[in-house]
Amino acid sequence: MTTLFLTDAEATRSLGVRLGNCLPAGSVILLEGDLGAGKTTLVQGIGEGLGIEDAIVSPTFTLINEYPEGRIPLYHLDLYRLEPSEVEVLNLESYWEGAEFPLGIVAIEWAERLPYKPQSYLYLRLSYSPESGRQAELVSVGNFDWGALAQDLGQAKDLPLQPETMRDLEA
Ligand SMILES: Nc1ncnc2c1ncn2[C@@H]1O[C@H](COP(=O)(O)OP(=O)(O)OP(=O)(O)O)[C@@H](O)[C@H]1O
Ligand SMILES: [Mg+2]
Repeated sequence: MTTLFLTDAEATRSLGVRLGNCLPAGSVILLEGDLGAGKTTLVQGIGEGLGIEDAIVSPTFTLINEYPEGRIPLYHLDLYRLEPSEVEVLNLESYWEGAEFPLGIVAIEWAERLPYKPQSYLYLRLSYSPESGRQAELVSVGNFDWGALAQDLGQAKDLPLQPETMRDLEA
């Protein structure tokens, strides 16, 4: 697990930019974190990293926003208003299987509402505590391909990384 300290909204966005720059097509990012934790801010950064110029707005009512015009497509989902049984019938796997839609980055807010998960994904939890402030925890599950991301995060100067985080990334 990798923990990053996100001192302000710009740090959250900047982490997203790095994900958008580095991740290969077929990446799924499952985002968890309380209301207002910064999930949409992070996805806005992903859009910027992919070179998407359209404004990335929260798909709370539309469920899925598709942005095809960047380096690879971005599929942004928000499951906040749904029960797992409602999510089940949406066939979300069509976004990461690559048959119906071209593979890109799938970013899912409120991913804890998913009744099923892809085989490989990046689990990214945003949290806040009064002692340590805002944090991002990143965990790769299955054969998640970090691409150039681990190295890139290790070199990030504008993210306030703790030494133990650097070691995690190099390991
Ligand atoms: N690291 C941070 N430090 C301080 N403020 C932040 C940070 N990251 C994001 N914010 C701010 O927190 C607010 C909520 O962010 P955002 O809408 O991205 O959260 P969210 O997790 O998507 O919320 P929701 O659960 O409602 O979808 C925004 O004003 C954003 O600028
Ligand atoms: Mg949001």
